[in-house]
Amino acid sequence: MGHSAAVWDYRAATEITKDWNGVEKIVLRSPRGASARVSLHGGQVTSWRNDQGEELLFTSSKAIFKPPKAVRGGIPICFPQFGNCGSLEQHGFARNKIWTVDENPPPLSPNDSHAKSFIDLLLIPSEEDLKCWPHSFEFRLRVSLAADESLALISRIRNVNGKPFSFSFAYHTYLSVSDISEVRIEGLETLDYLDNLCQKERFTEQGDAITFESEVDRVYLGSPNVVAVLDHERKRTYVIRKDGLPDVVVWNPWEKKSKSMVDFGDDEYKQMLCVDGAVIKKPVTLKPVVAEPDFSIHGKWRSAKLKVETERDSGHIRGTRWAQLSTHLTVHLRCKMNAIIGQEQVGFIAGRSIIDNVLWNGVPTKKFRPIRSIRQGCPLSPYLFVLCIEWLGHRFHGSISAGEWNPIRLSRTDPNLLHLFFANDPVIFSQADLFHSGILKVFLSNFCELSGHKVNAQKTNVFFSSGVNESLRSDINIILGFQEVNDLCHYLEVPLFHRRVINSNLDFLVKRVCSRLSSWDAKKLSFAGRVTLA
Ligand SMILES: O=P(O)(O)OC[C@H]1O[C@@H](O)[C@H](O)[C@@H](O)[C@@H]1O
Repeated sequence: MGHSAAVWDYRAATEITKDWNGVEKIVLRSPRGASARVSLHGGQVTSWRNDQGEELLFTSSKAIFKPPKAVRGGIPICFPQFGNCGSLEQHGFARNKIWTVDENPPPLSPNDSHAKSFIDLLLIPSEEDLKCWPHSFEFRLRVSLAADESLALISRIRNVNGKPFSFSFAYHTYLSVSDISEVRIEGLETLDYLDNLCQKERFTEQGDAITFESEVDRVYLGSPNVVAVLDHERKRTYVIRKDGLPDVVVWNPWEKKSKSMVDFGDDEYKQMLCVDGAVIKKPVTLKPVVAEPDFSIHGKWRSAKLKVETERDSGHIRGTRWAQLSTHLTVHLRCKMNAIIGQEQVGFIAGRSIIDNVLWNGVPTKKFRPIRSIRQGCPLSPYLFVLCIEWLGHRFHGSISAGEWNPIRLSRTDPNLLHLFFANDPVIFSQADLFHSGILKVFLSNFCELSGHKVNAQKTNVFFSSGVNESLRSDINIILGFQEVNDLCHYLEVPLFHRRVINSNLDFLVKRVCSRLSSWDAKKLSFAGRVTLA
């Protein structure tokens, strides 16, 4: 039986033991039975189990657990070099070294410790490391497991050298999947990537979502901070949140390469997928600091399980085509955008406000200062918004057709209840579970990335129906980050009813119509008008 998060002793939930090589490993446990195992060998997370005891990370049955060889699976840390793009050994040396438990780590934000079992590790270079990479550093790693079974890794790197140094980095995350052919990644579509299988040549992702049918070894550049990996067969979604990690590595060795790796089973490529938050294209340059570390990167993994069976229907083809069409248009418009829209224009470049400079037939106009706010005053603004929000609608419809989203219905014969969109006032209906909340968050985040809009978290409310229990509500609120309300009040001035509607609820409408009618002069109406009115 699970324990309540409020009375759970998070300190006692962290246990240090030794593996069969005598290397210390730390087990973190959550109140509801999730666990994570971290080894001092490589500072590597080697296991992460959910509340049901299911393993979420892949480890090869042929993995070699003997330092200095890195273990094939879990989450190896690639530092200070990713891959072979430098003078060091592949993926740097951090994953091969023995780390220590950091007894006195500099404090992190209270959110990173509250209601979590965690461990702090430390890596300091040895004499031998300094010979091949002459930079003194302190690498602090916090691994934590929250009550909602999510796993978080925070890396803090400090330069204690006299000179600046540069490094690349990745959380090389081996996710366990049912069957690679049933998996898709969402959040990377339309991005540029470097293809390691084509001498790091740069391409643009054309697919609607990333699926797998052969070897893949890519570095996606400038990715959104939320990426989802959907495993259709297991009905499981991994939601990867990252911060300070602009790139995402996607790797599956497929059949031929698997056979060439001694620590990997010939068929094991079917059960794994690496999706790594990383900093590769533009390495981080770290100046020496005296007090606080100036580089910190966060990664958070959440696994949500879909509890409801999904169906595929004949709408699948149409949904997929719609999605492909919009992706295609986006990819092609993207390259033309800079020629059409000035860098100073708002709405398309995040964080900028419009002050001047519009391209007219490719030539910048004279500078001007708008006297009305562009969003509220510009007659074009609502149309642009409607075009953008259409994308979100298609995203939902496409995902129903693809069997990723299970819409709700009020009764068996009613149509799907998905969303109400009126200008900038959307209402979205969803099942109250972690899976749908994770997907919704990804959709909203993709929408913001593509359109340049932001969701105003303070003005966005979540309403739960009465059957949703407290703990699920709180998990969903953590995922969505919006506020829970007991009443959604009005939509376009019409009150929204949350319980069974009875006649008297609509009295206000009758009164309003009566009062309008009382001001009319019935005598002046034609016979046909009176009949219509009646
Ligand atoms: O065998 P290693 O060193 O653990 O690397 C495995 C793979 O790691 C991936 O991250 C790289 O993109 C691949 O190129 C590499 O083959």
